[in-house]
Amino acid sequence: ALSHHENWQRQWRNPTPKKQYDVIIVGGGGHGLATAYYLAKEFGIKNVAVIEKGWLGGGNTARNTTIVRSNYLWDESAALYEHSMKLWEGLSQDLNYNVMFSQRGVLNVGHTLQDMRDIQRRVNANRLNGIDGEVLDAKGVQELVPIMDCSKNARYPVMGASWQPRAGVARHDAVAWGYARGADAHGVDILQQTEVTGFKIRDGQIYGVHTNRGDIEAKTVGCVAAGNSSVLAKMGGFKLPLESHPLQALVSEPIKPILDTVVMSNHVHGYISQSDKGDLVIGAGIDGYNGYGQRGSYPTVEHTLQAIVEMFPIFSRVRMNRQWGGIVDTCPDACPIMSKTPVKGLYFNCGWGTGGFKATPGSGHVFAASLAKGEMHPIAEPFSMFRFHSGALIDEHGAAGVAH
Ligand SMILES: Cc1cc2nc3c(=O)[nH]c(=O)nc-3n(C[C@H](O)[C@H](O)[C@H](O)COP(=O)(O)OP(=O)(O)OC[C@H]3O[C@@H](n4cnc5c(N)ncnc54)[C@H](O)[C@@H]3O)c2cc1C
Ligand SMILES: CSCC(=O)[O-]
Repeated sequence: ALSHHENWQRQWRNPTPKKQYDVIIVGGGGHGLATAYYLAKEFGIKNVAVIEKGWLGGGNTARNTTIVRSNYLWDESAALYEHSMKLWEGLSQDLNYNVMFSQRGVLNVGHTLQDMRDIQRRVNANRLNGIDGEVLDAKGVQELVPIMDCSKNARYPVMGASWQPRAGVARHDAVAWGYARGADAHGVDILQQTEVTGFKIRDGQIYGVHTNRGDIEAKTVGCVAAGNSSVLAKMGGFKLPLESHPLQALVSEPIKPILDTVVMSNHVHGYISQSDKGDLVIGAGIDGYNGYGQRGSYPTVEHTLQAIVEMFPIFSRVRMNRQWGGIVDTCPDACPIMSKTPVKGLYFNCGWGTGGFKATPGSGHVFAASLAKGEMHPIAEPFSMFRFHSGALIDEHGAAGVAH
């Protein structure tokens, strides 16, 4: 057997599936890998399999624009995203893997009086929840981002912004790789190129899954499959209020460092940061139709670039390098689902839509605690799938950012 040190040196094994595990995690994205890591490391449940139909981290975790923040409006969301933010702040040390978390701040820009009233309300709510936040006027935004057009003659003049200094960006691949290596070192089996094709359910209790590599048994199954969650729910015999949409992003050719924070504008409808490689990382809204396409389309790219050039005329000559899409699973209230289901032992963690990368550590930690205990963690409880029966929705469309 490898020593603990040797364990940490290698990446991860490619084991043959066992016949039985204590817990199966369906979905080897950031949230699934984080769940497995915390199950093994913090809750002592090591006989765990992560089943991933493609390659680990290849879904939305590989395709997002890496913004990390916790400035959501409602107390329930603040608890969830701030729990995550606190884990981000020690994650590289915990994983012994540099996830390149850069707390360069995030600006959510306001262009109308209503925008500014909403911003004031959200920042006040943040501060009441112990989350950092300031309300800036146009001058304050200009000082932070000298290249942004904050003049009065812009089509949508900047009136101000919310500013969260502890927010920022992280290297998405490194998050998946760090959690995968950590989970593997703690004994978790990561089964790539292995697709769950059905659930084994008897008398309302799950006892395993069917896969393209044979059946695997477990009495606790956590589904963390993002845009494919509706497909899995159907296998379990129930429906989730999810819509899967393509969400697109694009990056420019690398340029000299010119933007050292994150700028998001719901109104003008675009957001931008600059990666450590120098690419401008740009995104906007979901494609209006339901779909499972993971590719770009020119109308969305054109609309997004119009928005970016409206805010940053200086970028009008920069060439774009790559565009892509992911499949985002959006909920009616722009909040996630972390929940038991009508099938005993079957749990879902999904609905993160356009904004779940920032929650990766917190989601994994809270979902692992729920699977370990067999009861939803207090931070997860408000995000039950049954809130759509009771009407206790938590509407975060205002804070969910540009994409919703
Ligand atoms: C273009 C884009 C930009 C975004 N920008 C941001 C951002 O800036 N900030 C932010 O916070 N969020 C952002 N998001 C959202 C964020 O990426 C997601 O919410 C988050 O990454 C979801 O993580 P996950 O692990 O749940 O999903 P994924 O990483 O998609 O993992 C789910 C995995 O499940 C696997 N799977 C599915 N079905 C099966 C099956 N039957 N059997 C086995 N495996 C299966 C898939 O292959 C996939 O690897 C963005 C998303 C996109 C697409
Ligand atoms: C894709 S929008 C990014 C976010 O939610 O901060």
